[in-house]
Amino acid sequence: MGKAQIGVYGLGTMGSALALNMAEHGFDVAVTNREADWIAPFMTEAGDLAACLQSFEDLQGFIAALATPRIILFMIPSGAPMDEMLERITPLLEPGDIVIDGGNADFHDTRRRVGKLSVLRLYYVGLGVSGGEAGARHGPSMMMGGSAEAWARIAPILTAIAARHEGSPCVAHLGPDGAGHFVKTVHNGIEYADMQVIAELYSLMRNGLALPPAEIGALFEAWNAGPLRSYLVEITAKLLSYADPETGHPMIDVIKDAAGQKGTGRWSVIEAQRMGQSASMIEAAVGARSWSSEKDTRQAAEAVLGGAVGAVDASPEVLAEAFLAARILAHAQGFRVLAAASEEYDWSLDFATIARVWRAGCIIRSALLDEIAVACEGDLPEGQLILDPGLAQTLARCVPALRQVVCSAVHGGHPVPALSAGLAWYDSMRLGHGSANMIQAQRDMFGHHGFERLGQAGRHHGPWWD
Ligand SMILES: NC(=O)C1=CN([C@@H]2O[C@H](COP(=O)(O)OP(=O)(O)OC[C@H]3O[C@@H](n4cnc5c(N)ncnc54)[C@H](OP(=O)(O)O)[C@@H]3O)[C@@H](O)[C@H]2O)C=CC1
Ligand SMILES: O=C(CO)[C@H](O)[C@H](O)COP(=O)(O)O
Repeated sequence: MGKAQIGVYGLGTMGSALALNMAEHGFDVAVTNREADWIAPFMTEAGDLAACLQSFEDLQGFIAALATPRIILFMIPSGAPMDEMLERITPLLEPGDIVIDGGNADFHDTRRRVGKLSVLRLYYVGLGVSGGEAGARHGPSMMMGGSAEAWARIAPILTAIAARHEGSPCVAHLGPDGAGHFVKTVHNGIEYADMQVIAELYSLMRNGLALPPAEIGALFEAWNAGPLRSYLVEITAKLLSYADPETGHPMIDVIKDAAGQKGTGRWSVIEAQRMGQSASMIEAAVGARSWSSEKDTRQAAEAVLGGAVGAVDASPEVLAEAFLAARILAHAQGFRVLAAASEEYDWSLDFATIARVWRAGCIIRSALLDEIAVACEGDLPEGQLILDPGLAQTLARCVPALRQVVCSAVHGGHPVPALSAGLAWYDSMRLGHGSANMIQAQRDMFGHHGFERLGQAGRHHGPWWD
């Protein structure tokens, strides 16, 4: 075998699946891993594809096996491990080589690393990869941030291995430096919000309508055949059909109600706030995961405060409409954050391209993204999806259901942080005149901060200062 066209460093869940995907598409791939023990089992698992794979236990051998200028994809944790690997690998590289970070990286790190490597005339690419193990193996959605030169060189490989939506590859060059990792971060933020909405609807059906898991699963399955079609709805329907092999109980009932989180949801919220935005549904989802992890406190509080919940007055049809409204609002908040970042970092993000890249391969793929891709082709002031006539019409139809579900849930004592945050945002945004005049009056009265007057230029103070 000659020199490899690409090297993959990191043979964990994602790296091994991507390496096999590349080999399956006929690329010669060199692979290596920090712990050498993983390499032989990986080569065995590769079967016939091993013919396209060269494995190395040492970094020097791995680098020497690559055709120059080199392309190296890292699939490892993106914080300190990535910085450590860059320290080790850059002395072995030559100008023109490309280092791709395919992990879930903080885009600030990506921007810093692009600058650092450019001094050495190396290209650094921040590549958002979504789709989990199955996506990586058979077609992920990929969001590339970096230079046009680097994109031109890696595009043939990424395009070949990407998921396809009606024939179109779900990969694109979205902008310079951290743009790809930022878009992936917001993707995950929307993922958090959609998952939280699903969890809230599940809980309302379970505890407010007294439906058993299998029936709820059947409803999700039916929803997956209509406008709510999505990967997350599909897997929710599936997982609800499983029983625990140990106890025979529904599998969902033996899983501890304490959610993990690795950071991308939190980063979405932090970045939104830094830019003066509030993606309140993502915030609600991140917060709900944090509250969920306080299981001991919740159990103690239930004994003190009482944990009874009432019946919910909402049919499955109403819940489905509420879900669609909430899903649109979560995406609208995510796209607004993307628009703010595009402006802040001068990325010129193309929202239609982003929506198209998310239509297949990634965790948030859904029927709604088809509609959003079309909406983004039109005129969307500040990336506000709620101003798209088609989506606004769907919201007008479905928000009454969301209102009914939130009211009934609140009345019955059911926590619905994401659904209620979405509704509050919708209600705030549809009012041309809100309540912030009161905030401004208070700020001026206690701190002489001044305010703008309706219809008059300049800064004003209230008569309380006369
Ligand atoms: N799992 C998923 O669904 C997705 C994950 N990602 C991202 O992809 C990246 C990899 O994730 P995933 O494959 O799931 O993780 P795994 O835990 O399965 O694999 C981690 C890999 O990183 C290597 N690694 C860990 N620490 C270091 C280090 N300090 N130096 C060098 N190598 C190291 C591991 O090597 P060793 O075997 O020696 O421990 C292993 O190869 C992460 O950034 C993750 O956020 C992105 C999209 C989806
Ligand atoms: O990037 C992903 C999917 O798009 C990963 O699955 C990610 O790890 C999920 O985030 P978390 O572990 O915080 O729930």
